[in-house]
Amino acid sequence: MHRTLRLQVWGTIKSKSATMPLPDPAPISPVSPIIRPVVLSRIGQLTKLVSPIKDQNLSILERSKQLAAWTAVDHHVKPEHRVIGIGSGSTVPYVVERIVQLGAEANQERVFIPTGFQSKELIVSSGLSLGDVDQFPTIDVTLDGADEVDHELNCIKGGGACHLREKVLAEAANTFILVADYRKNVQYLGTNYTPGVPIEVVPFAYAKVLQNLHHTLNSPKASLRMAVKKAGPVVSDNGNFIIDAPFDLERMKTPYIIMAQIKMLTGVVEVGVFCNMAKAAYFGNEDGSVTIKWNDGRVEQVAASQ
Ligand SMILES: O=C[C@H](O)[C@H](O)[C@H](O)COP(=O)(O)O
Repeated sequence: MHRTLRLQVWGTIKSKSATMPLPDPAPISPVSPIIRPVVLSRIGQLTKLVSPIKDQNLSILERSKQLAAWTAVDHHVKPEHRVIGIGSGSTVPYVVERIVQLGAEANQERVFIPTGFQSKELIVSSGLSLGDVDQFPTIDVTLDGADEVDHELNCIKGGGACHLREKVLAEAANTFILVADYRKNVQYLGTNYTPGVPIEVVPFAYAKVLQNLHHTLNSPKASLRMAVKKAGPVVSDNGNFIIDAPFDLERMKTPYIIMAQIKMLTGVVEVGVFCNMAKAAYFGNEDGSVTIKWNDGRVEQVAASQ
């Protein structure tokens, strides 16, 4: 019965999009049979879109995030794209702002996949259609922020504890694009972002993982991330704890090795080091330009989208 309902809704959507239909979603799992048709039924409707950015009186730092985000959207969100991943953090609202500026018609056949609570709220409050990666395990393009990006486009992510879902959406994407301000553009990871590598761990294993980080992986300052407006540790969107593990700069020059060593520790769910995933990273600069680092080593300086 659920299957029939989905096909009816889907048929409506497809009839409105003869040239470029949404890809078929993954088969329905028996776990959430009711939610999916409801979510899908919004796609294809012309909804009034609302920008998430209300105040355009931006500081230089905020403006640089905006320049990076707008330019990346203009370069990588193509008219034919139907499934778009939306990352987390303070730069991503400018991505959504630019997508909203494309207009209701350009977005009516699109579905947007969030990397966590914050981006889900962003998508819904902007009037865009919400989906999930278990419905759409192949994404056309994912745009996401970063805490730091090195010369080979390896990056640290997870300053906001979202890196598990972010990595899933980065892997699911045909194209993964980073957007950030000038402070994140570094030669080697750990240069400006000093709290360490964010590590999501299952709660009952955190003490054991910390012990291993201190003594086996030689990160003596690794610590449990504590909440600011709540007593106790930060809890991720997945109900897990976060450890921040700093490593010396020399070891951060081979981020893949650090990432693999941490991931091997039992109890670790995901490591906030992303290697060989991004196609390009966009950095807004203080002078109003944008630096683009590509995964083939090219570096471009371009005028920002206005
Ligand atoms: O967990 C959070 C994410 O990885 C963010 O994308 C990252 O922390 C960058 O955030 P922001 O754009 O606020 O610097």
